[in-house]
Amino acid sequence: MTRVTPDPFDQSASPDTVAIRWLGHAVQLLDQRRLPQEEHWLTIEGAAGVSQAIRDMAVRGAPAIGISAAYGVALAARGADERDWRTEVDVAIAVLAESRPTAVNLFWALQRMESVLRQCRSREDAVARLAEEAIAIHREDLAANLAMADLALAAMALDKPCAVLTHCNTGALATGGYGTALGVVRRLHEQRLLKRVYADETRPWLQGARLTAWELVKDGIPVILNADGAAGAILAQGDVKWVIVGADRITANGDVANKIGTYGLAVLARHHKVKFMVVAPSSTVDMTLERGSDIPIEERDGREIRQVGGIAIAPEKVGVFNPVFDVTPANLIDLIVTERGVVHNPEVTGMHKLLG
Ligand SMILES: CSC[C@@H](O)[C@@H](O)C(=O)COP(=O)(O)O
Repeated sequence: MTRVTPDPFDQSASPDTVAIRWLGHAVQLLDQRRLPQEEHWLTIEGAAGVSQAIRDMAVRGAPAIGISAAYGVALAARGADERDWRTEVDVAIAVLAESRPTAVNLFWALQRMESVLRQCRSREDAVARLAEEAIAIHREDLAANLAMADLALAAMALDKPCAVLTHCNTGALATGGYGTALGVVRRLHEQRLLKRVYADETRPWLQGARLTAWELVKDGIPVILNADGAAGAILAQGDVKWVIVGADRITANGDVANKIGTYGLAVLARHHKVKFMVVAPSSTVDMTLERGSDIPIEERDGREIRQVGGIAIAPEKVGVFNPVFDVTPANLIDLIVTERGVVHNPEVTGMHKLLG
């Protein structure tokens, strides 16, 4: 039952497998705030609009943020003045860099765009070359996801189907297509090696409930949605053999920033002797930072905790702590999979052996 992976550049592809579309004069983003109730596409024609969409989480997930920002830079060139185009694109890059702080894919993509910008001789040249680069970033991310799924399955070396547990949303919605951790889940399903995937609902923004469950149900992949607090009880049952998550930033020593709750899950996995795998493209690895404590962790508005869907579930005046990522130390991770290869026990070598 091998499933053909849709091309995200094929406009006729079904929307469940595509979350970012490049139209040439605009980028279209499937508005993730409105899922699963509504499949609503935003059409954005400028960098400021892309920055706002990232900030407001209309698009989210580390690779998808980087890809969208790259298209934002391309749009800035299109909309720029003939004389001041270089300054205008520089300003757009600075605005995009302020959108969210933790996922390094944003800064990685902007750096790539900036180095192409430096080589451009005219606005016309910049319009063409920046669009080409953004498309390349998008395509490379999809290719990386497919390669990581192959590498992960080889490393898991399963001889029979198993159950896995995942956190947040790391699927087609969070990436250039297919997914990182969820790409591995998809590939397990394609190879008939998946019994079921437990999806943490992922409080407070509910990426697991609203997005992961939506993607998997659409694709007919057996998914069980659970409250985050149920993860320990699920691992205690002994059915789950792997916890598989994505990442927003991986430091040189192999520490991993990912959606809040990931660290607790890694502690639970170690306690229950369940393997813990992180799947992320090399664009998520930040070799300039030595350890996880160096990573800037985003804190978002307290309303995300006090309310669900705009309805108050806590006193309006209660104090709230809302960090949206945490850091899992390398010593709790069994495997980090990138498209460039696999790091076993990252505590021992960090990311140095793979990415130098
Ligand atoms: C392939 S996505 C990996 C991570 O970006 C994902 O797990 C995550 O933490 C997303 O956070 P979000 O706040 O939804 O952008």
